[in-house]
Amino acid sequence: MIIARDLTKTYGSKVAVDGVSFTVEPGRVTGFLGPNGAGKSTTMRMMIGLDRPTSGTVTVGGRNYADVPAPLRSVGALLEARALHPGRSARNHLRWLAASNGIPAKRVDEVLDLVGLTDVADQRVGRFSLGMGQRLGIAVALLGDPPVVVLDEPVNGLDPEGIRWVRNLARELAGQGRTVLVSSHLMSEMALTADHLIVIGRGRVLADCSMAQFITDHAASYVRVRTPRTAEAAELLVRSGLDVDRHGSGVDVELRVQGLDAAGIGDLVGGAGLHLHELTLVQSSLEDAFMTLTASSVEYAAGPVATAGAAR
Ligand SMILES: Nc1ncnc2c1ncn2[C@@H]1O[C@H](COP(=O)(O)OP(=O)(O)OP(=O)(O)O)[C@@H](O)[C@H]1O
Repeated sequence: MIIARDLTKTYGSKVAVDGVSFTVEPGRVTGFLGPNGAGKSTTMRMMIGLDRPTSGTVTVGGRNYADVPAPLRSVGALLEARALHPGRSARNHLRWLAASNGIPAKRVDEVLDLVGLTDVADQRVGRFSLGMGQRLGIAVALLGDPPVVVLDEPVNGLDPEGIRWVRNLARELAGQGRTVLVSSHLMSEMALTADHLIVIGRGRVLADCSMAQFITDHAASYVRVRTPRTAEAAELLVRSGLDVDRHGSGVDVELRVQGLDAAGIGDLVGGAGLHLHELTLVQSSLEDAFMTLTASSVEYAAGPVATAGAAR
């Protein structure tokens, strides 16, 4: 597992990571989320010894990365584009890494196959597309068959098939009992991939909980009620102590009701003899929950987009 304790990194006066503590457990995919500049990459870099903490510690499998005898066999990482020798082939790049880490050469062909690069293994990596480079980076991460895998934006540059492949791979690695930490900006993808979430904003941990808990805590849900007798239904529901918001107008009018489940609301409205045309539980997405939680910790927020209608 990965354990961070009071981990802090400053660059001059900039506090990139501000006393974060968390544990990344084996056997599940942990999503690492945060707005741009939140400190995700810096934290991941410290995990694998590419940056030194200003204070605090982060250990992988109980050791500091610097003390790990065979790093590629202990933790595999895909971080921002690695320094690849552009003239070297993918196969030779992996062979060189395998030899310098005491990994048998046959593992090179296994990982090439695993990431789908066998057919281009002898091409120079300088000619690789972004997606092929990502696949090669993942091959490097898996070369030492490590128990801990850290992937920073692994789906960056991948097409839909590649994105699905990374999702399945991450889940398979976790299913084998490995510790898997994945960062991504693609919330819809993260919702399908991660079991657990660590969310950071401005260098601090904002949430550390299961995906389901995160959505329950931070995503709004309401029951959409449509009835031809909107005003009467609204009055009845308010009288029953529920929160009721009216949205839209004319035939598109709906009530958004909070405070009772759909069945209870249906019983109330139907019991009063009012016809129901719709009764739907609307749950907001991981993206909505993430935006709600991190709204105040966005470093580079854009203003609202001016539209022609806004001036009217
Ligand atoms: N080498 C560096 N020197 C100075 N500041 C840095 C350095 N590396 C990161 N930072 C700053 O530290 C903060 C955290 O950056 P980091 O790259 O870890 O964030 P991130 O969450 O990975 O962001 P993104 O989602 O944009 O990749 C940012 O404000 C960034 O500008």
